Amino acid sequence: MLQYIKGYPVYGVHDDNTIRQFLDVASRAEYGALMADGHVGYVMPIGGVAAYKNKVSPVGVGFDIGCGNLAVRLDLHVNDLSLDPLLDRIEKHISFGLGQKNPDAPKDHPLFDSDDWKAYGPESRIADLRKLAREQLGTVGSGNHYVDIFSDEDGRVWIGVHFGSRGLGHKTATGFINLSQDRPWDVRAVEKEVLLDLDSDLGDRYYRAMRLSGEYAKAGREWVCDEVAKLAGANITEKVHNHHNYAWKEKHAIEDKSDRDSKISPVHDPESDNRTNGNPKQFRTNIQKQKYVVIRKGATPAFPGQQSFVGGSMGDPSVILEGTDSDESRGALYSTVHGAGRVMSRRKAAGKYRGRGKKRKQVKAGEVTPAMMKEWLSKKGVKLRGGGLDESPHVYRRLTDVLNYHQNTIQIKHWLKPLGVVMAGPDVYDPFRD
Ligand SMILES: Nc1nc2c(ncn2[C@@H]2O[C@H](COP(=O)(O)O)[C@@H](O)[C@H]2O)c(=O)[nH]1
Ligand SMILES: [Mn+2]
Repeated sequence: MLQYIKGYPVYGVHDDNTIRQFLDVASRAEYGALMADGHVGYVMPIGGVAAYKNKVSPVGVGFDIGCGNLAVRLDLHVNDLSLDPLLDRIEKHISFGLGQKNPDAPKDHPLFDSDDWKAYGPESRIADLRKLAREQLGTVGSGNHYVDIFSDEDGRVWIGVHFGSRGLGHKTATGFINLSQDRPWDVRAVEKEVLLDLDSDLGDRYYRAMRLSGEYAKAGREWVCDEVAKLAGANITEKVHNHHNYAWKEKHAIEDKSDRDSKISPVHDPESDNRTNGNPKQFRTNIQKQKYVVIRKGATPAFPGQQSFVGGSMGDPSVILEGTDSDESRGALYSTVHGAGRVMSRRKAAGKYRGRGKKRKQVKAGEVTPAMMKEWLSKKGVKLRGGGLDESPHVYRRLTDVLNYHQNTIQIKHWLKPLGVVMAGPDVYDPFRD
């Protein structure tokens, strides 16, 4: 279920590049863990969890600050749902990247008056940034950002949405990654880890801007769920929300790194590493909890009793899960997967294309064909609007397999069967997708 590499809990099976990336980040953190849906990311792998003392890594949080999931349950039974008209209305009313603006977005949301806007310096041209944020609030974007309609085991209808902080978060991440490397705010970022002390001016400003981007992402997800509930003519009776790209201030019991390192070989050899090295019980008993900044990039907080919505793929069930307490959960810093995890690159899945919009043409075939994707979805009875071959279920692990690795730290509250999925079309270009 779980192996320990250099004393760090590693769930699931990963390629060596992912493990190498994780150990590299963990070597500069106080502690780390890797979730079973992990894969290579910018500097810090997706599925990575890293704890720091009063420090934050902007590249660790990543470019889509506050990306996350919101699921809401409706007072609607699947027998009373008119799925096709609802999907048509969602596609028409919600912005999936085309134009990247939402004319109906609430311009007066309290987050636009937040003190955290002061975290942005004059170089960020705050007025333009706030204008962009206002225009984009509640836009879903492209890639694997979606609006799903599900039914649970009792036939109750749920809406699930996945997207992040859009242009605001992307510009925030780019700007602060640049400033941390003494580069201008708005040039293309170089993906390099710089740890910012939260007591420094830059660290404090980044943390506040990250928090604002997180609030913004959440407000967008809430707006979309509220609108879709209205389009379905139903009321929301339950909400489950979480970010999965974020830095939280939390308390954990972690043995001092130097004590832990003295018990563990300093050389990582993927072939012969002692993968049971560093049982968490060995270094987590009788330790006082201390404050940490915990970055989860493509990982979900799962404290005991905390619920999360985790997506599978357009053609697999998703879940509502809840964190449980155990030595293993403590060792994972109360974290779990954020999805099933990609196993095939977009290019490998969909092939190579030239041009944009209507001029977009496939010049090299990929491993997933339209027939393969159609067959999977029709077998599972899922209706799709938009979505490209690079989002076919074939490009993801199976969520049930991934969750199995975490079974000692979570329990599944609901299985959500996908009925309809709405995404941007394959030809939609979105500069803020990740
Ligand atoms: N419910 C759905 N889940 C999906 C869909 N497409 C992808 N996914 C899952 O979401 C995570 C998100 O990954 P991220 O790193 O981009 O945040 C991914 O691992 C998939 O398991 C979908 O259409 N519906
Ligand atoms: Mn995400």
